[in-house]
Amino acid sequence: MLIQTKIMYVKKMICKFRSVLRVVVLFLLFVNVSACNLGLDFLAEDLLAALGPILASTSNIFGDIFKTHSIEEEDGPITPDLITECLKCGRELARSSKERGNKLVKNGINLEAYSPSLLHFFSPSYSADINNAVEVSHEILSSTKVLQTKLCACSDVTPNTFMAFLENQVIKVQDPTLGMPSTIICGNAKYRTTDGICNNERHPYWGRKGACFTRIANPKYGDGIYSMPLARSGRELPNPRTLSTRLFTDRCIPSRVFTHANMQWGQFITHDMVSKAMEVTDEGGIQCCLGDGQGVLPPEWLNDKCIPISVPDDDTFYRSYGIKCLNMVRSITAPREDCTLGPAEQMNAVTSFLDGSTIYGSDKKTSMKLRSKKNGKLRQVNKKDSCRGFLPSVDDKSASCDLRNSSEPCYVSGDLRVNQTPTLAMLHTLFLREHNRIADILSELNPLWSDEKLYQETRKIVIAEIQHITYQEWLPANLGESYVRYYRISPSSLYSRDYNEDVNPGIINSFGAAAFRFMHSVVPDTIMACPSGYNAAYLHRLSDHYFNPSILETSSEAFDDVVRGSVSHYSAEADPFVSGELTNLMFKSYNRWGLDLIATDIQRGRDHGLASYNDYREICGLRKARCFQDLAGEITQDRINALARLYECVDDIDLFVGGSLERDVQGSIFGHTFHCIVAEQFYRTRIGDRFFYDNGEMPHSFSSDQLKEIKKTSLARVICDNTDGVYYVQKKAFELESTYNPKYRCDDYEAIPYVDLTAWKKPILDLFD
Ligand code: HEM
Ligand SMILES: [Ca+2]
Repeated sequence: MLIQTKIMYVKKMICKFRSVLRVVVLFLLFVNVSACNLGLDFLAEDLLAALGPILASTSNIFGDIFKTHSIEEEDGPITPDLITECLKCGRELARSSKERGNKLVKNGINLEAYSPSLLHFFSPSYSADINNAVEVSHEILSSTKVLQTKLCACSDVTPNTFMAFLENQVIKVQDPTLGMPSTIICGNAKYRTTDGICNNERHPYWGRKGACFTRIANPKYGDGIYSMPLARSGRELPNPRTLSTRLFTDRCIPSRVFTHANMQWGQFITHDMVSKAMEVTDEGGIQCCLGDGQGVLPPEWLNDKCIPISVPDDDTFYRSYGIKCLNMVRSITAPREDCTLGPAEQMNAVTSFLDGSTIYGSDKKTSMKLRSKKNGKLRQVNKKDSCRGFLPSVDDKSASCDLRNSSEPCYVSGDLRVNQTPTLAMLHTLFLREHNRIADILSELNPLWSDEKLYQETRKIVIAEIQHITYQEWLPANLGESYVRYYRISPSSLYSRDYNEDVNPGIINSFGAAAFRFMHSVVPDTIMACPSGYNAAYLHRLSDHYFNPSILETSSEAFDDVVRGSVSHYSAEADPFVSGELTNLMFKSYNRWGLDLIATDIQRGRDHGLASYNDYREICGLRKARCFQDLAGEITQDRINALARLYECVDDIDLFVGGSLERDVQGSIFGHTFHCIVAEQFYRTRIGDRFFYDNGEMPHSFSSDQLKEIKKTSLARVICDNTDGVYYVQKKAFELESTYNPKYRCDDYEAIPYVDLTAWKKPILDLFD
């Protein structure tokens, strides 16, 4: 039956591809690059702009291919020979650009240790499979650019019509180094894979680590392929730092509803679902600014992946430190699944499923390193003065953290960003403990289970808890209960039966690079520690604790103090005010200044070629604005005036900027456009995940007794079960304590229900299933 379905599927695919206008499959294996022989003189300007200054010095190495290749009318503009030549040349251009980047670093253009710019990279080196995919995507982009330039010069294709023209072609670069078999047979596995492959049996690569982000609007690059977008007039878009200071003023208005933990959970699940990574050289991070940021590097020293943010001379903050440039580097790109030529698509470096990848990793190698290989448990570090485990230490602390001395902790977990703030590391630690607590109970219930069986069963329960807390507790609080029900984001009955294998669970580019980043506004400027009894509060400035989680371990009570603080302290209001801790001081380390997260968000949206705010209004069912005043339904007059002063045209408004300025939808922290994108993403993340925890009637489904237990969990319960001295928590830990949401004792199992794992006790024979 299964085989028949697969044969049907293959037949369907063959038909589909036959109907495509033209199929040119080219294998780049063993291409002799020295044969690349392009006369680039006539296209130098355009191509140089897109591919960087490297060509200024190397274009003369290419010969005369374009001149020798005449276009035969009857062949149509694209002939196999032309494609071969473009691909060869694209490969050579990509290679030269890479070599130049490496040379620049060798010549001393590299980032200083402990600089905000280096910390921003998290880990400036990637695994071989990611590096290979990035290289192939560079070849694809350069080849697409060469083809565009050639066609525009020799036929009636214009830069504007090129993309539409290309959509009707299937021109592939099939590179064996990608190592991804084009067909893959997924077994009927009981557990999810670590890298997300085979979650969807018909589209095995959907949602995997290393996939491209998906799009709900066509990309808008300056040249249609990869260059940074421009205003409609052809001029530069407004400076991202200016937009940040003028529109996202430095203020932290305390939320009257949400706790710090609400913000922290948002970042925790972000890191489970999304991770863009930045381009690097073989030697590490890329420097784009002179010295400490005194200006942008001159073109001859600038890596072509640089997109530095200039700081205006009158900047009220950076002026005092002489900072005129903030380092910023393009996100890595990935080949499309079918390796076709076309515009740039960015890569997601983690599994897009909400599958606990922050705890377990998004690849087998990482996940194996994190396991203790005994009784299904994860590695943990035990301390003399605490009964509970802590995350293990990373191999190279100095490369991952900003420590004052080497005895301070710096953790390793499933996600590289774990040390970014102490409260993020706190959530990682709570779930490490939750995993090991559950593994202990399961091994007592089923003493004959192997390490592997215990690990997989425990992981399945922990992932289910993370999904339940997100969909039943966090999303209704942040998106509004009624919306969550209306959009079928949250399942209501015991089992869901709406898994849909046609829904791609990948991350929508505009979700990761714009909409969900709106929650940067809810980050408060302080972290709180509360001693037992909640009768005092110690505040730590966020900017003093980036990449240094040591406040979790300064005493035997320190961890619990930060946990208590996270459910007592407020998060900031969701509004266009953003704390200077993020907009002036992000990752400041020992410096007096740091990076600007909001300017980064705006520049990142452009880097990813996101369509404009106005385009997304239309996609999300609003009227497309023809003038600034048409925004009045969603944006207040003073903000419209500010936008009109900064942007030349209403169509130029960046998605992140316009979406952040909208009034919130009633019951939601987001405005209409971001609400629509965020709701769409969480719908896809649930409906497109075969292993979503409450999917019924699947071979891997929980029994109804088990699922009833899972559905009792809450963040409050996870806190109670995994701390030594937190005795009271409010039932809704994402909301501040109030008369409607009082604190309860952790041993009040009526108020804060307990997940009873006896439903996992199995007859001995089940050992072999
Ligand atoms: C202290 C708190 C936070 C800090 C310091 C922080 C910092 C950052 C940084 C440095 C980036 C990468 C910027 C870039 O290069 O493009 C980023 C990306 C992002 N942040 Fe945050 N963030 C925080 C909290 C949050 C929260 C609460 C949310 C959402 C609920 C969030 C959502 C995102 C998203 C969706 C991305 C894109 C992820 C990616 O593609 O890699 N962040 N954040
Ligand atoms: Ca994931």
